[in-house]
Amino acid sequence: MQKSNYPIPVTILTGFLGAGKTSLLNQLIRKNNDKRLVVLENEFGEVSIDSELVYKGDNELFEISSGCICCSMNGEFNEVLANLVKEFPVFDHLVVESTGIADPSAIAAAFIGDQIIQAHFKLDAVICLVDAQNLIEQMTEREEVRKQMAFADVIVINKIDLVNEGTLEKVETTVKNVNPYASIIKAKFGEQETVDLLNQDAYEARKVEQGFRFFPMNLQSKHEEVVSQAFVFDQPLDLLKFRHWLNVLLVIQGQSFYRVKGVLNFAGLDERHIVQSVMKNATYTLGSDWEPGMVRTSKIVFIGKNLRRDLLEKGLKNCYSDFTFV
Ligand SMILES: Nc1nc2c(ncn2[C@@H]2O[C@H](COP(=O)(O)OP(=O)(O)OP(=O)(O)O)[C@@H](O)[C@H]2O)c(=O)[nH]1
Repeated sequence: MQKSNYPIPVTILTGFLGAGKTSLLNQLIRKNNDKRLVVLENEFGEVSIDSELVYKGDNELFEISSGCICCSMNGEFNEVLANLVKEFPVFDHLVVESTGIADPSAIAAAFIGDQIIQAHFKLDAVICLVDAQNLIEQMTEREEVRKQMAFADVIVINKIDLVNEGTLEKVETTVKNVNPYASIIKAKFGEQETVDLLNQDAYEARKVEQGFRFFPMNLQSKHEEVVSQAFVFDQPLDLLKFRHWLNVLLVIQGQSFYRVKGVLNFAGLDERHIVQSVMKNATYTLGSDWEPGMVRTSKIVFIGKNLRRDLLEKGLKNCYSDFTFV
Protein backbone atom coordinates (compact mmCIF):
# COMPACT_ATOMS: atom_id res chain seq x y z
CA MET A 1 0.00 0.00 0.00
CA GLN A 2 1.20 3.52 -0.82
CA LYS A 3 2.33 5.52 2.21
CA SER A 4 2.85 9.18 2.94
CA ASN A 5 6.36 10.56 2.84
CA TYR A 6 7.11 10.88 6.52
CA PRO A 7 7.58 13.21 8.23
CA ILE A 8 4.56 15.10 6.92
CA PRO A 9 4.94 18.90 7.17
CA VAL A 10 2.56 20.66 9.55
CA THR A 11 1.38 24.26 9.47
CA ILE A 12 -0.33 25.74 12.51
CA LEU A 13 -2.68 28.61 11.77
CA THR A 14 -3.35 30.89 14.66
CA GLY A 15 -4.78 34.37 15.20
CA PHE A 16 -7.41 36.02 17.32
CA LEU A 17 -11.14 35.50 16.74
CA GLY A 18 -12.19 36.90 13.39
CA ALA A 19 -8.67 37.73 12.19
CA GLY A 20 -9.21 35.78 8.97
CA LYS A 21 -7.91 32.26 9.63
CA THR A 22 -10.72 30.55 7.77
CA SER A 23 -10.34 32.95 4.84
CA LEU A 24 -6.61 32.22 4.67
CA LEU A 25 -7.25 28.51 4.95
CA ASN A 26 -9.61 28.67 1.99
CA GLN A 27 -6.91 30.42 -0.02
CA LEU A 28 -4.35 27.79 0.97
CA ILE A 29 -6.65 24.96 -0.06
CA ARG A 30 -7.37 26.59 -3.43
CA LYS A 31 -3.73 27.35 -4.15
CA ASN A 32 -2.49 23.91 -3.16
CA ASN A 33 -4.98 21.77 -5.04
CA ASP A 34 -2.12 19.57 -6.24
CA LYS A 35 -1.40 18.56 -2.63
CA ARG A 36 -3.33 16.14 -0.49
CA LEU A 37 -4.02 18.38 2.49
CA VAL A 38 -5.59 17.34 5.73
CA VAL A 39 -7.06 20.15 7.79
CA LEU A 40 -7.69 19.79 11.50
CA GLU A 41 -10.28 22.28 12.57
CA ASN A 42 -10.45 23.23 16.18
CA GLU A 43 -13.26 25.29 17.54
CA PHE A 44 -14.20 27.10 20.63
CA GLY A 45 -17.85 26.88 21.60
CA GLU A 46 -20.57 24.31 21.50
CA VAL A 47 -21.79 24.80 17.99
CA SER A 48 -19.51 23.87 15.18
CA ILE A 49 -19.85 26.07 12.17
CA ASP A 50 -16.33 26.72 10.94
CA SER A 51 -16.06 23.48 9.01
CA GLU A 52 -19.11 24.48 6.99
CA LEU A 53 -17.43 27.74 6.04
CA VAL A 54 -14.31 26.06 4.75
CA TYR A 55 -14.00 25.40 1.05
CA LYS A 56 -13.14 21.73 0.86
CA GLY A 57 -11.84 21.18 -2.64
CA ASP A 58 -10.61 17.60 -2.90
CA ASN A 59 -8.99 17.74 0.49
CA GLU A 60 -9.82 15.97 3.68
CA LEU A 61 -11.30 18.09 6.42
CA PHE A 62 -11.29 17.01 10.02
CA GLU A 63 -12.68 18.83 12.93
CA ILE A 64 -11.93 18.77 16.60
CA SER A 65 -15.07 20.44 17.67
CA SER A 66 -15.19 19.92 21.39
CA GLY A 67 -13.36 22.82 22.91
CA CYS A 68 -9.94 24.15 22.42
CA ILE A 69 -6.88 22.07 21.49
CA CYS A 70 -4.62 23.71 24.02
CA CYS A 71 -7.13 23.08 26.82
CA SER A 72 -7.35 19.39 26.01
CA MET A 73 -3.74 18.59 25.29
CA ASN A 74 -3.40 15.74 27.77
CA GLY A 75 -2.84 13.06 25.22
CA GLU A 76 -6.00 13.56 23.19
CA PHE A 77 -4.37 15.57 20.47
CA ASN A 78 -1.60 13.00 20.13
CA GLU A 79 -4.28 10.33 19.76
CA VAL A 80 -5.98 12.33 17.02
CA LEU A 81 -2.67 12.56 15.18
CA ALA A 82 -1.99 8.84 15.58
CA ASN A 83 -5.46 8.03 14.23
CA LEU A 84 -4.94 10.39 11.34
CA VAL A 85 -1.89 8.50 10.20
CA LYS A 86 -3.77 5.21 10.52
CA GLU A 87 -6.91 6.32 8.72
CA PHE A 88 -5.26 8.40 6.01
CA PRO A 89 -2.09 6.64 5.07
CA VAL A 90 -1.42 9.00 2.16
CA PHE A 91 -1.37 12.76 2.48
CA ASP A 92 1.13 15.57 1.88
CA HIS A 93 0.52 18.29 4.43
CA LEU A 94 -1.36 18.82 7.68
CA VAL A 95 -2.86 22.21 8.53
CA VAL A 96 -4.11 22.78 12.07
CA GLU A 97 -6.43 25.75 12.37
CA SER A 98 -6.58 26.62 16.02
CA THR A 99 -9.30 28.45 17.83
CA GLY A 100 -8.84 32.20 18.14
CA ILE A 101 -8.03 31.95 21.80
CA ALA A 102 -5.76 28.91 21.69
CA ASP A 103 -2.17 28.97 22.83
CA PRO A 104 -0.20 27.99 19.71
CA SER A 105 2.83 26.89 21.71
CA ALA A 106 0.80 24.10 23.30
CA ILE A 107 -0.15 22.84 19.85
CA ALA A 108 3.39 23.18 18.50
CA ALA A 109 4.77 21.36 21.54
CA ALA A 110 2.87 18.22 20.51
CA PHE A 111 4.97 18.10 17.35
CA ILE A 112 8.27 18.84 19.06
CA GLY A 113 8.13 16.84 22.27
CA ASP A 114 6.81 13.41 21.30
CA GLN A 115 9.23 11.12 19.44
CA ILE A 116 6.53 8.98 17.83
CA ILE A 117 4.72 12.07 16.55
CA GLN A 118 8.04 13.46 15.31
CA ALA A 119 8.61 10.33 13.26
CA HIS A 120 5.41 11.10 11.34
CA PHE A 121 5.13 14.90 11.42
CA LYS A 122 7.50 17.84 11.25
CA LEU A 123 6.46 21.34 12.10
CA ASP A 124 6.86 23.61 9.07
CA ALA A 125 5.72 26.91 10.56
CA VAL A 126 3.34 28.68 12.89
CA ILE A 127 1.42 31.34 10.97
CA CYS A 128 -0.39 34.05 12.88
CA LEU A 129 -3.13 36.16 11.32
CA VAL A 130 -3.75 39.61 12.70
CA ASP A 131 -6.64 41.91 11.95
CA ALA A 132 -5.17 45.21 10.73
CA GLN A 133 -8.26 47.12 11.78
CA ASN A 134 -8.59 45.78 15.32
CA LEU A 135 -5.14 44.58 16.35
CA ILE A 136 -4.10 47.52 18.51
CA GLU A 137 -7.32 47.43 20.51
CA GLN A 138 -7.30 43.64 20.80
CA MET A 139 -3.72 43.69 22.11
CA THR A 140 -4.66 45.88 25.02
CA GLU A 141 -7.58 43.68 25.94
CA ARG A 142 -6.40 40.16 25.25
CA GLU A 143 -3.08 38.77 26.34
CA GLU A 144 -3.26 35.81 23.96
CA VAL A 145 -3.05 38.12 20.93
CA ARG A 146 0.48 39.12 21.89
CA LYS A 147 1.50 35.58 22.68
CA GLN A 148 0.20 34.30 19.35
CA MET A 149 2.29 36.92 17.56
CA ALA A 150 5.38 36.38 19.68
CA PHE A 151 5.35 32.68 18.97
CA ALA A 152 4.76 32.87 15.20
CA ASP A 153 7.25 32.34 12.38
CA VAL A 154 5.11 34.23 9.89
CA ILE A 155 2.67 37.01 10.76
CA VAL A 156 0.04 37.83 8.16
CA ILE A 157 -1.43 41.30 8.57
CA ASN A 158 -4.89 40.71 7.14
CA LYS A 159 -7.80 43.03 6.26
CA ILE A 160 -5.50 45.66 4.80
CA ASP A 161 -8.43 46.87 2.69
CA LEU A 162 -10.05 48.22 5.88
CA VAL A 163 -7.25 50.55 7.02
CA ASN A 164 -5.40 53.57 5.63
CA GLU A 165 -1.64 53.64 5.07
CA GLY A 166 -0.87 55.37 8.37
CA THR A 167 -2.72 52.73 10.38
CA LEU A 168 -1.09 49.94 8.40
CA GLU A 169 2.36 51.34 9.17
CA LYS A 170 1.50 51.57 12.85
CA VAL A 171 0.26 47.99 12.86
CA GLU A 172 3.42 46.80 11.14
CA THR A 173 5.63 48.59 13.67
CA THR A 174 3.61 47.11 16.53
CA VAL A 175 3.94 43.62 15.09
CA LYS A 176 7.71 44.03 14.65
CA ASN A 177 8.05 45.25 18.23
CA VAL A 178 6.40 42.15 19.57
CA ASN A 179 8.24 39.76 17.26
CA PRO A 180 11.21 41.13 15.30
CA TYR A 181 12.07 37.65 14.02
CA ALA A 182 8.90 36.71 12.16
CA SER A 183 8.39 37.31 8.44
CA ILE A 184 5.62 39.83 7.90
CA ILE A 185 3.16 39.55 5.01
CA LYS A 186 0.14 41.67 4.14
CA ALA A 187 -3.10 40.17 2.90
CA LYS A 188 -6.69 40.79 1.95
CA PHE A 189 -9.14 38.01 2.75
CA GLY A 190 -6.08 35.88 3.45
CA GLU A 191 -4.91 36.34 -0.12
CA GLN A 192 -1.29 37.20 -0.81
CA GLU A 193 1.19 36.33 -3.53
CA THR A 194 4.41 36.97 -1.61
CA VAL A 195 5.31 33.58 -0.16
CA ASP A 196 4.45 29.90 -0.28
CA LEU A 197 2.99 29.67 3.20
CA LEU A 198 3.02 25.88 3.29
CA ASN A 199 6.72 25.71 2.54
CA GLN A 200 8.48 27.68 5.24
CA ASP A 201 10.79 25.12 6.91
CA ALA A 202 10.90 27.49 9.86
CA TYR A 203 12.07 24.78 12.26
CA GLU A 204 14.78 23.39 9.97
CA ALA A 205 18.28 23.94 11.34
CA ARG A 206 19.39 25.31 7.95
CA LYS A 207 16.60 27.90 7.91
CA VAL A 208 17.21 28.99 11.50
CA GLU A 209 20.90 29.36 10.69
CA GLN A 210 20.16 31.49 7.61
CA GLY A 211 17.79 33.72 9.57
CA PHE A 212 20.50 34.38 12.11
CA ARG A 213 22.84 35.93 9.52
CA PHE A 214 20.80 39.11 9.81
CA PHE A 215 20.55 38.92 13.54
CA PRO A 216 20.37 42.27 15.32
CA MET A 217 23.16 42.72 17.83
CA ASN A 218 22.20 42.30 21.48
CA LEU A 219 18.68 43.41 20.80
CA GLN A 220 16.04 43.77 23.42
CA SER A 221 12.52 44.82 22.62
CA LYS A 222 11.04 47.40 24.92
CA HIS A 223 7.64 45.89 25.31
CA GLU A 224 6.06 45.92 28.74
CA GLU A 225 5.29 42.24 28.83
CA VAL A 226 6.28 40.20 25.81
CA VAL A 227 9.95 40.73 25.21
CA SER A 228 12.66 39.31 23.04
CA GLN A 229 16.13 39.27 24.50
CA ALA A 230 18.93 38.59 22.06
CA PHE A 231 22.59 37.91 22.84
CA VAL A 232 25.62 37.79 20.57
CA PHE A 233 28.98 36.64 21.97
CA ASP A 234 32.24 35.04 20.89
CA GLN A 235 33.12 33.00 23.97
CA PRO A 236 32.58 29.28 23.36
CA LEU A 237 29.92 27.58 25.47
CA ASP A 238 30.28 24.39 27.41
CA LEU A 239 27.74 21.97 25.93
CA LEU A 240 26.84 20.19 29.15
CA LYS A 241 26.59 23.35 31.23
CA PHE A 242 24.41 25.04 28.62
CA ARG A 243 22.05 22.08 28.18
CA HIS A 244 21.66 21.76 31.90
CA TRP A 245 21.05 25.49 32.39
CA LEU A 246 18.47 25.72 29.59
CA ASN A 247 16.66 22.58 30.75
CA VAL A 248 16.37 23.86 34.30
CA LEU A 249 15.26 27.27 33.03
CA LEU A 250 12.55 25.76 30.84
CA VAL A 251 11.33 23.33 33.48
CA ILE A 252 11.09 26.01 36.15
CA GLN A 253 9.98 28.95 34.04
CA GLY A 254 8.71 27.26 30.86
CA GLN A 255 5.47 29.23 30.93
CA SER A 256 7.36 32.49 30.52
CA PHE A 257 9.52 31.33 27.62
CA TYR A 258 7.51 31.22 24.42
CA ARG A 259 10.40 30.43 22.17
CA VAL A 260 14.18 30.12 22.26
CA LYS A 261 16.25 29.99 19.06
CA GLY A 262 20.00 30.01 18.77
CA VAL A 263 23.01 29.23 16.62
CA LEU A 264 25.71 28.32 19.10
CA ASN A 265 29.42 27.62 19.31
CA PHE A 266 30.20 24.83 21.74
CA ALA A 267 33.82 24.43 22.81
CA GLY A 268 35.69 21.69 20.98
CA LEU A 269 32.98 21.07 18.36
CA ASP A 270 33.43 21.98 14.72
CA GLU A 271 29.77 22.38 13.75
CA ARG A 272 27.35 25.13 14.58
CA HIS A 273 24.66 23.85 16.93
CA ILE A 274 21.07 24.99 16.47
CA VAL A 275 18.98 25.09 19.61
CA GLN A 276 15.24 25.64 19.57
CA SER A 277 12.64 25.38 22.26
CA VAL A 278 8.90 25.24 22.36
CA MET A 279 7.44 25.36 25.85
CA LYS A 280 9.54 23.02 27.99
CA ASN A 281 11.22 21.09 25.20
CA ALA A 282 14.57 22.08 23.77
CA THR A 283 15.97 20.41 20.67
CA TYR A 284 19.55 20.50 19.40
CA THR A 285 20.52 19.92 15.79
CA LEU A 286 23.78 20.21 13.91
CA GLY A 287 24.19 23.14 11.55
CA SER A 288 27.00 23.77 9.08
CA ASP A 289 30.70 23.61 10.03
CA TRP A 290 32.40 26.74 11.32
CA GLU A 291 34.65 28.11 8.62
CA PRO A 292 38.37 27.74 9.45
CA GLY A 293 39.95 30.88 10.85
CA MET A 294 36.59 32.58 11.36
CA VAL A 295 35.47 34.03 14.70
CA ARG A 296 32.82 31.65 16.02
CA THR A 297 30.04 33.96 17.12
CA SER A 298 27.07 32.54 19.02
CA LYS A 299 23.67 34.15 18.67
CA ILE A 300 20.62 33.36 20.73
CA VAL A 301 17.21 34.91 21.23
CA PHE A 302 14.72 34.32 24.04
CA ILE A 303 11.12 35.38 23.39
CA GLY A 304 8.72 35.38 26.28
CA LYS A 305 6.95 37.21 29.00
CA ASN A 306 8.71 39.42 31.53
CA LEU A 307 12.12 37.92 30.77
CA ARG A 308 14.91 39.41 32.86
CA ARG A 309 17.88 40.29 30.64
CA ASP A 310 20.33 40.51 33.54
CA LEU A 311 19.50 36.96 34.68
CA LEU A 312 19.69 35.50 31.20
CA GLU A 313 23.04 37.19 30.63
CA LYS A 314 24.38 35.87 33.91
CA GLY A 315 23.11 32.37 33.10
CA LEU A 316 24.75 32.41 29.68
CA LYS A 317 28.05 33.65 31.10
CA ASN A 318 28.02 30.82 33.61
CA CYS A 319 27.92 28.46 30.64
CA TYR A 320 31.07 29.84 28.98
CA SER A 321 33.50 26.96 28.71
CA ASP A 322 36.26 28.82 30.56
CA PHE A 323 34.01 30.13 33.30
CA THR A 324 35.10 29.52 36.88
CA PHE A 325 33.40 30.75 40.01
CA VAL A 326 35.50 33.16 42.04
N1 LIG B 1 -12.90 43.41 4.63
C1 LIG B 1 -12.29 42.26 4.93
N2 LIG B 1 -12.94 41.30 5.58
C2 LIG B 1 -12.29 40.14 5.85
C3 LIG B 1 -10.94 39.93 5.46
N3 LIG B 1 -10.58 38.70 5.86
C4 LIG B 1 -11.65 38.15 6.46
N4 LIG B 1 -12.69 39.01 6.45
C5 LIG B 1 -14.03 38.80 7.04
O1 LIG B 1 -13.87 38.77 8.45
C6 LIG B 1 -14.74 37.79 9.02
C7 LIG B 1 -13.93 36.77 9.82
O2 LIG B 1 -13.09 36.06 8.91
P1 LIG B 1 -12.69 34.54 9.15
O3 LIG B 1 -11.82 34.11 8.03
O4 LIG B 1 -13.90 33.72 9.44
O5 LIG B 1 -11.86 34.70 10.49
P2 LIG B 1 -11.42 33.58 11.56
O6 LIG B 1 -10.13 34.03 12.12
O7 LIG B 1 -11.47 32.22 10.96
O8 LIG B 1 -12.56 33.74 12.62
P3 LIG B 1 -12.89 32.79 13.90
O9 LIG B 1 -13.27 31.45 13.36
O10 LIG B 1 -13.99 33.53 14.58
O11 LIG B 1 -11.68 32.75 14.76
C8 LIG B 1 -15.51 37.17 7.85
O12 LIG B 1 -16.71 37.86 7.74
C9 LIG B 1 -14.62 37.46 6.66
O13 LIG B 1 -15.34 37.55 5.45
C10 LIG B 1 -10.25 41.00 4.77
O14 LIG B 1 -9.07 40.91 4.42
N5 LIG B 1 -10.99 42.12 4.54
